[in-house]
Amino acid sequence: MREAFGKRLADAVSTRGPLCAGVDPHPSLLRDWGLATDASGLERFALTATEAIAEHVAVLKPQSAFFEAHGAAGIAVLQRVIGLAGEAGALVLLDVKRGDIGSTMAAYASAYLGEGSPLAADAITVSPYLGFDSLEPALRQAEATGRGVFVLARTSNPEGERVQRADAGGGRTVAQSVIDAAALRNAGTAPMGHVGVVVGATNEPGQVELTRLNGPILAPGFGAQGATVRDLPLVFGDALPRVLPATSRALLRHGPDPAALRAAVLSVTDQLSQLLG
Ligand SMILES: O=C(O)c1cc(=O)[nH]c(=O)n1[C@@H]1O[C@H](COP(=O)(O)O)[C@@H](O)[C@H]1O
Repeated sequence: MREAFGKRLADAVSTRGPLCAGVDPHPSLLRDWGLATDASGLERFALTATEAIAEHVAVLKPQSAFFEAHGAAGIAVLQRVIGLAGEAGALVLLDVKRGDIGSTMAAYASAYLGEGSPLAADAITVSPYLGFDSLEPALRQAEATGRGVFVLARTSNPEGERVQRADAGGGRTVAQSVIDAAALRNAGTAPMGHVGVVVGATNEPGQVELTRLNGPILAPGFGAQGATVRDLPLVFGDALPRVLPATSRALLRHGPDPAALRAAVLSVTDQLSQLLG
């Protein structure tokens, strides 16, 4: 039985730093790398990126959509990425952003967090907009198998503002109510719980209160979407030690040379370690 996700993540971050490297095989990146935009190009791209990057980061985040676009062949590549990244010692956060009624959520939980499932990762992204409680099967399955979930709270895209900053009652925004529900699940765990949240690094400071979360914070939006390493302390304040800054295109555009990919990862890791002291 593997250790709890919070412990595994804390250990990985303490040895490798907090960077979460995204593997997002955009067709435009495949073209930039001189590859065909078909399943063979996807395979070369995703395996090259994973082999170059995974051994240097705490978390590797493949974005499922770009694999799904190639049907069964793409899913087979995703499965290999999950396996290779695990062998390289990275935790795999599969970005699938699932969310459904509880009975269907249980099937997603088996697919992505179930022991022995071909696509099981260390954690997945989930969407709480069918109600936080509809995520229960995934939260339970993750806890039972030493895995984690990252719940969308205040996302990095400008379109998220209207729904996520809406008043959820009691003076809280919808985003804050998601964070508070995650905090309840993580209460009493050490070094932290298995329910993370997603808060984009592109957000203005002060929109959400994260100090009671006791869980990891995935912070995409840094790199191609405009946020910088310097923004992280402003946006996350005291919660910074729990932040996993995530970036995809800004790293991947350094390929296809594995040495250049590695150098890009190590340079960001270095900037983050200077920031975190
Ligand atoms: O859950 C995510 O990872 C995510 C949440 C969010 O709020 N914003 C966001 O950009 N993402 C994902 O993070 C990645 C960002 O990619 P880059 O903009 O290329 O760094 C993509 O895979 C997005 O789907």
